[in-house]
Amino acid sequence: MRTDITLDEVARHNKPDDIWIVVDSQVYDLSKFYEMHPGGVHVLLEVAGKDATDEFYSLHRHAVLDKYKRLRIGSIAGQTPQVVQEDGAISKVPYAESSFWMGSKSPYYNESHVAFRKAVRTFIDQELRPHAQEYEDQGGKIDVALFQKMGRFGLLASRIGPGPHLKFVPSLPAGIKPEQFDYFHEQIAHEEMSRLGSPGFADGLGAGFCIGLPPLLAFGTKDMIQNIVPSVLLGDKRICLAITEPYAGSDVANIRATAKKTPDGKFYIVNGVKKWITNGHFSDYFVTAVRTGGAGTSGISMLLIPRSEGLETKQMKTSYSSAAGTAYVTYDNVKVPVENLVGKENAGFPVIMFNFNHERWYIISAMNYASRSIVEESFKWAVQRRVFGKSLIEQPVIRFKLAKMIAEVESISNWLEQVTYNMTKMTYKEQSMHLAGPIALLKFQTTRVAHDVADDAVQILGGRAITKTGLGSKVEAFQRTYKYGSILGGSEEIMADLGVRMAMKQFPKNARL
Ligand code: HEM
Repeated sequence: MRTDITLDEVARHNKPDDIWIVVDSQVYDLSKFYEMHPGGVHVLLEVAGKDATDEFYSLHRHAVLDKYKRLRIGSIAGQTPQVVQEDGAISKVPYAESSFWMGSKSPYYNESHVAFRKAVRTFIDQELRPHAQEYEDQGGKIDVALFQKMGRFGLLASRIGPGPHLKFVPSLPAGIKPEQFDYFHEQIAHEEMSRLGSPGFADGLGAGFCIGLPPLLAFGTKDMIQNIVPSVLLGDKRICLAITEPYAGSDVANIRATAKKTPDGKFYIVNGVKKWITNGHFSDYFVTAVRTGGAGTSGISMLLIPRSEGLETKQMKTSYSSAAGTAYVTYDNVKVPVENLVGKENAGFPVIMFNFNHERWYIISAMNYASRSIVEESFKWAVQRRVFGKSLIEQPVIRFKLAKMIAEVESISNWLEQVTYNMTKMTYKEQSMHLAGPIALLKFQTTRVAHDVADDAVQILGGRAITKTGLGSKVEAFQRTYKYGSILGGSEEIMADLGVRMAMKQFPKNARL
């Protein structure tokens, strides 16, 4: 690769079939590429032989240069690239990271969290990001090799909290010891996955797992923990949680799928349907809520159902990528050994409730970092975009929008860290008692903020934000999918209501104005 190219030399390559351009000090030979250029031939001819850095960055994401690095032939003598995007790097764009990571003091984080985020981000940049856009656009089943890489790296195990399961994997990111691992590490793992900016692909890589495996860890039999849990944590097998039905979403108490015992008492025969089951289309195991008793909450049981005869999954066409494997699941006389009961018969409702706080907290962690990455996208664009003779950021109306986005996202981060801290100090049972209300309200607020962020970001990026490829692709994906967070794990309205109902339980009887 040459390092002695001069601008004069570049200037001589300025005709069709002989086009060199400079982008950020690097020289690209587009002679063979220009007829394939998605933006057309003419735009390239206009800048042939010139430094086209400004033109390039006003029309493309930096990632285009990585993808087409084969066109690079060298660099301008004495110049080095100014735009550097290193794998695993923490962003320097103000508010692109939560405050501790931007240099602020924090009582919550230590060196292990810093090393953990760095290791996870580097892994994601190197192993997952290169596949993200293709899966996001084209959908399809995610290669099991990616799950296995995540599993062996310890990233899957890191997404379901501290606990004995961490010992089932060879190591954790950055060599963190299982006994060092806390909910802040887990929060970071969720944040980093959502930062990918490819929501369907990111959810495909474990949203079902994050809610499907915890019930087995807490209520599963020894056999399940020894024989099934490790294969899922290592990424060899996939699991999902199957509760929601066409008839019952947030109204879990009214599920209709049934499990009837065979006369010999050895099996359950399961019949029914489940809908919107994330990762269901490619899962090997379905942790399924079924009705084994009468109406209401006291007639529900949880069963671990392997993909087997009578269980079928159909890919659902939702707003986001089919890479998430969102499925319609049908159970047609599926024979399940009674040993596959998770917890006790007719005591499935507490199993479902047990994990809801963790699920909601996980959604908050992921959703708010996704919102934050949209703040970063909007900020970068506002600074680099020139319109009416000045950059967008010089317009007060744009600064106001950014101010609102930043302030809202920062508030969520601070409340979230405070909740996470409390989680590190409480047992799971205490968390349910003391944190269910705050987590519900925080989830409600997080998805309201995501709504505002999506709205403002679309206005800042304009047409790019409604275009699936190119500069606005991340904002486009966000504005199309942020609503998932306001429905999954309990709708926004139910969260708000629960938060206030929980507060009412603490309301002093003698409080008066
Ligand atoms: C290394 C050099 C370049 C490569 C590899 C490249 C590649 C691409 C690619 C892959 C796209 C599709 C959209 C996207 O993914 O962002 C695109 C679009 C485009 N490119 Fe380039 N390009 C290069 C340089 C340039 C330059 C120097 C200009 C203009 C002066 C230009 C103008 C355009 C235009 C106008 C579009 C369409 C943008 C739109 O749809 O809004 N390209 N280019």
